[in-house]
Amino acid sequence: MNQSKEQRILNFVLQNAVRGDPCSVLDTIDQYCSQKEWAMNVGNEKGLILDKTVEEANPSVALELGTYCGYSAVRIARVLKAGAHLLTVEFNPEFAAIAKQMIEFAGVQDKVKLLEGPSEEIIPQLKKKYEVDTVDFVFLDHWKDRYTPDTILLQECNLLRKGSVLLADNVIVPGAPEFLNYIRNNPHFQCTNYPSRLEYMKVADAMEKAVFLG
Ligand SMILES: CCc1ncnc2c1ncn2[C@@H]1O[C@H](/C=C/CNC(=O)c2cc(-c3ccc(F)cc3)cc(O)c2O)[C@@H](O)[C@H]1O
Ligand SMILES: [Mg+2]
Repeated sequence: MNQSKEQRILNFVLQNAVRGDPCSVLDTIDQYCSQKEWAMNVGNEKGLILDKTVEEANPSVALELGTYCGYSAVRIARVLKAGAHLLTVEFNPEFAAIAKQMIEFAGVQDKVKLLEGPSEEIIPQLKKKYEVDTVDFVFLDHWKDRYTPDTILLQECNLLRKGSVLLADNVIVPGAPEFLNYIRNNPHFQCTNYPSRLEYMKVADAMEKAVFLG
């Protein structure tokens, strides 16, 4: 059975990156995906926007929707303060298995909890099953038509507090028009757009930050 692209990315990291060094893992994934096979990691350019947004939010509890190979989970975990945690949600078992190995190789496994399942099932479990009070930061990078329903679900489950920061990838490519319309017209959110480029390509993309006002 020939390997998946995601398995090839993981193998390239295991063979070329430095174990326990998150930056080396990120650089190695970026090298592979810019030179050999494109993949939908947030990448190094939008990754800098992600870094700055996480550092500014300085979260104790961060949530990611759509782990994929674990690139942004490693990226977020490496800038979390001592004692802070990232919960990352992935419903594809093959991607979850790859991300788990990626996170462990990077040495950030103590800061990351990978929750396997669809976000609409996991989000309502966060308080009781995963002992979450509220989330301080959310990175939305899963199916683009899920951004709005999951943002609504987070509010319904009382998981956002005044000042919680949402950051959404790909609001230009592939695009999340209905999410932009929802969040920019919602008086409970203060939005900021961050123009950038699609990972590994000379194509325009952008990220949208939305701060919950309570
Ligand atoms: C059910 C809810 C739910 N619950 C739990 N996990 C879920 C989930 N829905 C999805 N997942 C997982 O998340 C990841 C999907 C991510 C989806 N991302 C893009 O589609 C995307 C595309 C481009 C692009 C593609 C082609 C182009 F030409 C240009 C751009 C660029 C980007 O940065 C992109 O993020 C996978 O691991 C899913 O298994
Ligand atoms: Mg993305």
